[in-house]
Amino acid sequence: MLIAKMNQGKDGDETGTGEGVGEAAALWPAPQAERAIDATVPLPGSKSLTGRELVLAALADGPSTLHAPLQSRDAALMIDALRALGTEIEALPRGESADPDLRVTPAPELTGSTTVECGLAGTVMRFVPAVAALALGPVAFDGDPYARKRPMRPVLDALRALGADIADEGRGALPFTVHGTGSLQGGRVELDASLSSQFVSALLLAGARFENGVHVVHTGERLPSLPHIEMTIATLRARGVRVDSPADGEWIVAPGAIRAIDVTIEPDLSNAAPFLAAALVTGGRITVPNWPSSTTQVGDSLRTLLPEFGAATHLDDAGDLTITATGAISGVSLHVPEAGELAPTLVGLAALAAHGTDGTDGAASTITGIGHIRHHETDRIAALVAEINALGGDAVELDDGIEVRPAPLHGGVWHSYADHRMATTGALIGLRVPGVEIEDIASTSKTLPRFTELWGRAVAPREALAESSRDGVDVAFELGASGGDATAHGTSLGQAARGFIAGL
Ligand SMILES: O=C(O)C1=C[C@@H](OP(=O)(O)O)[C@@H](O)[C@H](O)C1
Ligand SMILES: C=C(OP(=O)(O)O)C(=O)O
Repeated sequence: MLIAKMNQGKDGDETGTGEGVGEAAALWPAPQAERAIDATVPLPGSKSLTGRELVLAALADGPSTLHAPLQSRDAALMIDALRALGTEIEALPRGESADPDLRVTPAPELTGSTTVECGLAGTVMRFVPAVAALALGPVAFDGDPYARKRPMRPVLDALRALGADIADEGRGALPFTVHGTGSLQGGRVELDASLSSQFVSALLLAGARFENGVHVVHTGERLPSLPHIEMTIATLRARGVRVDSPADGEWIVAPGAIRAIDVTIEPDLSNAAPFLAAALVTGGRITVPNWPSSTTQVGDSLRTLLPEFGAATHLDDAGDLTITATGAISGVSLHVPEAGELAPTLVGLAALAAHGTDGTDGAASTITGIGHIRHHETDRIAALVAEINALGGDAVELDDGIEVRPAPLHGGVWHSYADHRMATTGALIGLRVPGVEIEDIASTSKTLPRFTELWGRAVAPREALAESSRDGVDVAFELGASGGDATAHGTSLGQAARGFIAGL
C-alpha cells in the first residue's frame, strides 16, 4: 500500500537527531515494485541553483526574475532570510498547474536588526552570513538542532579576516550573530574547505560586493563537491562578474556590480538520483525530461555513475534522459569526492547489489572519497551503515566512505535522521525489499516536497495510487499559500516541515 500513516507509538521517539519527539512519528510503508518500471518523471528546480540565483538577485543592480525555481523548505528558508535583510521577493503566479516564478528586487541598502532561521539548509547557513555582513545592524542566525552541529568555523573565520564582526562565543557553529556595518573590505583570505565546498561558494557569491572583491585560497588537502564551486562561478559570470581561478583551489572575484538578469532554473538533477536508480532496482525504463545539455550540476554525472551498476543511459536531443536496466545490479568500486550529494543513492544501490537479484549471491561494493558527508544533514556514513545493517545488511564505515558486503536484506524501519536523502534511499531499498517502512518521509520537503506523489506515480501500480489519494499522503506542501512559515523549529525536521508553508 502506498499510504502515509501515523505510527501508533512504535519507534515514536526516533527522530534521527538524537532528540526524541516523545510522540508518534510517521512511518511510511515504502511501495514495493510489483513489475518493471516504465515512467516519465518531470522534476522541480535545482536547490543549489535556486539558492544561488536568489542570493545573486538580492545583491544585483536591479530586479531579476527566476523562472521555475524550486519550491521546498530550503528554498523558502532562503527566501525568508533574504527578505529579512530587506529584499523584496514576489511570487508571479503562472496558473493553477504551474509553480510561480519569483521576482526579486534588491533592497536599496541591506538592513540588519533581524534574525535568520537556517533550518537544516547548508546553503542558507553558509551563504547568507556573507550577505548579512553587507547589511547594517546585527543579524542573528540559528537553525534546527542538528544544524547546530554542522561546521561553520572556516567560513566565519574567513569573513572575520575580510573585516566582518561575528559573535559565536567560540562555537564555530550556529547560533551566531553577524554585526553588519553596511560594507566589507574583502581581499585575500585563506580557508580550509575540506569539510564543505559551501564555505568557498559563500565568499565568492557575495565577493563582488566587497570593497576589494575577494581572493580565496583553499588550504586543506581535499576539496569536496568541486562542481558546486564551478556552479557558483558560472552563475556569477552569467551576471557579468569577473571570476578567475589562477590555480587549483584559488579563486579571485573582482569587485563590481552583479547584473540583474532573468534566469530559468534547471531541474534538480540530484533529486533525479533516486528516480533514475529505481530503474536499476525494478528493471525497466525511467525518463527525466528537460535534462540540460550542459550543466554544472553534479547530478549530470549519474549518466556515467549508473552504468557502473549495470544501467544503460541515453540523453536525446529533446533533453529526455532515459535509464534502462534489467533489474540486475552490479557491485561497484567508486571514488566520488565531487558527488557527495549523490552518495546516499549510490550506497542504496550498493546495498541492493549486495542483497542479490532473484536468489543469486550479492556483490560487494566500496564507495569512497565521501568523508565530508559526515557533515551533511546528518553523519551520512554512520547513518547509512546503521540503517543498512539494521535491515540485515553488512555495511562497514571507512574513513572516507562505505564498504557493503554481500548479505540479504529484510524489512524493518528505516530511519531518516531528518535527512531527505536518507529518506529517499530507504524508499529505493524498499522497492525491492518487502516491509521497509520509512520514518519521517516528510524530511523530503527539504528539497522535494512532492516526493511521495512523484515516487508513487513512478513506481506504484494504479490501484495503490488510488488508495493513496483517498487516504492522503502526509507530505504535500504548497508554496504560495498563506498562513504558514518555513521556520517552524521542531525537534525533528519532519515535525518542522509539517508546519511549513512558505509565506509568499
Ligand atoms: O553549494 C551547494 O549548493 C551544495 C554544495 C555541496 O555541499 P558540500 O560541499 O558540503 O558537500 C552539496 O553537497 C550540497 O547539497 C549543496
Ligand atoms: C548536503 C545537502 O544539503 P545542504 O545544502 O543542506 O548541505 C544535500 O542536499 O544533500
